[in-house]
Amino acid sequence: MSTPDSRSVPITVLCGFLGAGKTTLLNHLLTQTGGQRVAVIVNEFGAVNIDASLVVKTDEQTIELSNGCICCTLRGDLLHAVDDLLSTRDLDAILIESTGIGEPLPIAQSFCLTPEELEIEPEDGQAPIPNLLGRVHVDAMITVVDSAQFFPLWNRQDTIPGDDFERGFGELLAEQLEFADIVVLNKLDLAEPDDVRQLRDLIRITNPRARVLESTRGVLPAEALLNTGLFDFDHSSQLDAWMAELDKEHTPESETYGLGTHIFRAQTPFDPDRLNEALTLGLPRNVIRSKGWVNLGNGVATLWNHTGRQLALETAGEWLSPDEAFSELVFIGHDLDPDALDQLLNRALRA
Ligand SMILES: Nc1nc2c(ncn2[C@@H]2O[C@H](COP(=O)(O)OP(=O)(O)OP(=O)(O)O)[C@@H](O)[C@H]2O)c(=O)[nH]1
Repeated sequence: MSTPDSRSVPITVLCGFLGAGKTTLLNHLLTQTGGQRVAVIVNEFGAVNIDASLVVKTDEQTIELSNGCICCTLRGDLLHAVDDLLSTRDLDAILIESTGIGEPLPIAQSFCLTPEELEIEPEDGQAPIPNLLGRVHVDAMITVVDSAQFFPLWNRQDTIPGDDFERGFGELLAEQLEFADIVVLNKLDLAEPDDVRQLRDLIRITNPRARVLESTRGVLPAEALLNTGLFDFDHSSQLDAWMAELDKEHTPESETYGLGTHIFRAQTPFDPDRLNEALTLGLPRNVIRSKGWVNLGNGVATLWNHTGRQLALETAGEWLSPDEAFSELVFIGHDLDPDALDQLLNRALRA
């Protein structure tokens, strides 16, 4: 982990689905900042009452970015807002609350790459996008989870209403869970203990380096969340990291409390029609998450990303050579039947 410049201001980013408790946690944190000079940037999506400007200073320490998402359309505005803060005051920390549908990875990237690398162009009349490298650094990406609503949302079959990218609920929740340095399992007062245990298992398997905290109404000591130095860009949610961690952490089924894992590997390509056929009935219900590469024999590496009741197959570039093409899928679920899963998939391979 690289050590940030001592003058560089730490940024803590709060992500988490709509209503998970981000604002509640943020407010609780702000009661504990003592004499520290903390600025807050809140990204409200679809807020009305905001006039022409996308950036509104609501009080001394808060800036609101509205009508867009800081992980996509408002990335330039986010960098400008932070630049303005740095040039007008001495700060000890910046806290950013993302919208509920914000993805953590692109937000973190905004502070780890130059504007050229980010390929963000200023809008008409806007000043050039500032380079903040060395002036700020991400201290931690925090995901707040509504522990009572997590699995019902995870298992929804529809896509998030109004989402420009038509992402499924599970896809976004997985992204938020897997790209986090700290996960706060909030609304503990409303959650079933079994759901909390299952959430802990899911995080332990898919994001083993995350610090997991439990809370009701975001009541947590600031020390556990601020100035942690936990962020490490190299440990992103990239598939390789996910698989590597999984290989490392793999424990035999019998030793795992709730969720177990199974890895399917094949060199023979899948037959797209057979695969389609095999999947028409869906994956066994006890599989709650699976991810990996599939080789459809077409020279293209295809990413398999399944959460709850949704499976997305996406092309993700070409194999370096046809010999390197392979399929490797990691399944996570309860009481997995490895033979049944292998049979289901083996039947879909080319004859
Ligand atoms: N019972 C219970 N309610 C909570 C808890 N944490 C937050 N809430 C309530 O849940 C609702 C949503 O909390 P917020 O903090 O606004 O959630 P948010 O993530 O900021 O929501 P968005 O900004 O809409 O994405 C509020 O009514 C909170 O008072 C908790 O631990 N238990």
